Amino acid sequence: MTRVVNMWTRRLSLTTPFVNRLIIPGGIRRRKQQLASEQTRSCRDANFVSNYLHIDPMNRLFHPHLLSLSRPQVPLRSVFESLFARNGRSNIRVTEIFQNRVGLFLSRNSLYGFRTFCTGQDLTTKKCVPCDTKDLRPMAEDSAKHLMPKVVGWDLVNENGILKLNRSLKVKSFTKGLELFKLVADVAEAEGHHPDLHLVGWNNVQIEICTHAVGGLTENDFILAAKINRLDIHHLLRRKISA
Ligand SMILES: C[C@H](O)[C@H](O)[C@H]1CNC2=NC(N)=NC(=O)C2=N1
Repeated sequence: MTRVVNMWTRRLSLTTPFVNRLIIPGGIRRRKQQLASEQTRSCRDANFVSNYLHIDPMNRLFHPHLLSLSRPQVPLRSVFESLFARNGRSNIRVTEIFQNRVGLFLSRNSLYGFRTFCTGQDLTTKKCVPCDTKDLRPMAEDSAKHLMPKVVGWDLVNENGILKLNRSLKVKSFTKGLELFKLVADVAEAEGHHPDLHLVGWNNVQIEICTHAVGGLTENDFILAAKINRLDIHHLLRRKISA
C-alpha cells in the first residue's frame, strides 16, 4: 500500500491553482460509471482530504513532508491510506475525488491552505461548518465567481476588500419584511451561520452574507445563500411592476 501511495503522491502535480491533470495508472475508466453515485461521498472525502491539507505554494508538487493535516499533524501518506482503508478501494478512489469536478484553489489571503468546493454538488445538501474552525480561510475572488451560478439572485460585492454576497428584495409591507427576517433567521440558526439583515425605507430588504470570523467569503456563505433561496417567500414580496 505504501508503494502505491508513494507512486501516487509522486505523480500528483499542481500545475495551476486548479489540479488539471492526474496521471494514474489503472482502469479509471472502469470506475467512471460509478462516479455519479459516489459524487457526494467523493466530495465529502475531498473536503476531508483537502480542507485540512497545507501545501507550500512555492513548491508545486505534493510532497508527503510538505503536506500535513493541520490537526493532528500527520503526513499525506496517512491521509491517503486512511482514505483507501475507509473506502477499501485502490488508489483510483482519490483520483476520482480530485477529478470529480473538485476545484482546488490557493486562497490569495492565506499563505498556506486551500479550500475545495465540490462544484458538482447541490449546496443545499451541505451543512455550514463552525466559523471558529482554526484554519478556515477566505476564498479568492475567482473562486467566489466560480460558485456564483449556484446562488441565483445574489450579487458578489467587494466592500473595502471584503467579499460579500448581497441580495435585495422589495416586500409588500414593513411587517412582511419582518416576517421575511424571521424565515431567514430560522435558516441561519439551523446552520449556525448568520447574515446581516437590513430593512430600510419600510419595504426594502437587504441581505448580506460573509464569514465575519475570516473577513471574507467561505463555502458557508454560499450554503446559507442557497438555503435562503429555497425559502417560499413569494407571498411576502411586492409584485414586480411590468414595464
Ligand atoms: C462558532 C460559530 O460558528 C460562530 O460564532 C459563528 C456564528 N455565526 C456566524 N455568521 C457569520 N456570517 N460569520 C461568522 O463568523 C459567524 N460565526
